[in-house]
Amino acid sequence: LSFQLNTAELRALDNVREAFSGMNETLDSGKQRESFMKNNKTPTDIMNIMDITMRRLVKMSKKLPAFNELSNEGKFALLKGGMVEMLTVRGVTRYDASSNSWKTPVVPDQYNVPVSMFDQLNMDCRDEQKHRFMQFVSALHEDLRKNELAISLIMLIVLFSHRDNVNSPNDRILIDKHHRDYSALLFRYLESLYGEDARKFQEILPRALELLHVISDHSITLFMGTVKTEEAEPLPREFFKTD
Ligand SMILES: C[C@H](CCC[C@H](C)C(=O)O)[C@H]1CC[C@H]2[C@@H]3CC=C4C=C(O)CC[C@]4(C)[C@H]3CC[C@]12C
Repeated sequence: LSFQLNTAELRALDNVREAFSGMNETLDSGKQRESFMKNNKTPTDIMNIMDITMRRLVKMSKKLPAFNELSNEGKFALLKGGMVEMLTVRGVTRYDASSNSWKTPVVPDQYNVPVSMFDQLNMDCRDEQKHRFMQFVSALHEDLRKNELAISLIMLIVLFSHRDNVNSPNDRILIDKHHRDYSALLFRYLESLYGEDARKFQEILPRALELLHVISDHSITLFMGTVKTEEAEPLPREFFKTD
């Protein structure tokens, strides 16, 4: 039984790689770079750093043929519903256990973001959220965490899982279809790498995505009362209330 990918699957994977190709571009200028270079990053700095990832995820979605089939209302609803989940998945891939920080090719290593930044956030939920994030890191199997293409497919499965916020019947049909297609493509890709062993991912992924949903649902007030609103970028403030 060959697990070899067929040409349609290989082309679909190339489309995914292409859509995500801008995620790791180095950051050259602007306010965000300053936020990265500060030794003691404040919650406002974290917001301006998240702005970079969020903007790149929006740009990624616009490069996806599947996403562009949707109405503008449908596109907005998916990004609204899936942004924090995709951000969190990004956080797992950038998480460096030895330094307990997020490292990124976007800036030189010394400008990493310490996970201890959670300790400056809203005391009502910062400890639970930090704990949930660490749980999610271990819930995503090493083989998945270290595989950029698998992570990209997981982000797309997450993005196309928010059809409940969408009203148009045509959008809902398309979203369900792409959710099924990206899920199938991920498992075919994993089969092409691990053969029969890929079955283990069929069990662990749904549980990890359930935890991801809980993280996202509890993130909204995490930065509440800790950010200088006028100094923070507007996009992250659409997902994390600041006052
Ligand atoms: C991945 C990112 C660092 C690298 C940023 C860089 C532009 C890149 O994308 O490579 C870190 C910085 C702040 C982190 C969030 C902070 C609070 C969070 C609060 C939660 O509840 C979940 C996780 C998040 C969203 C963190 C995800 C990873 C982020 C975006």
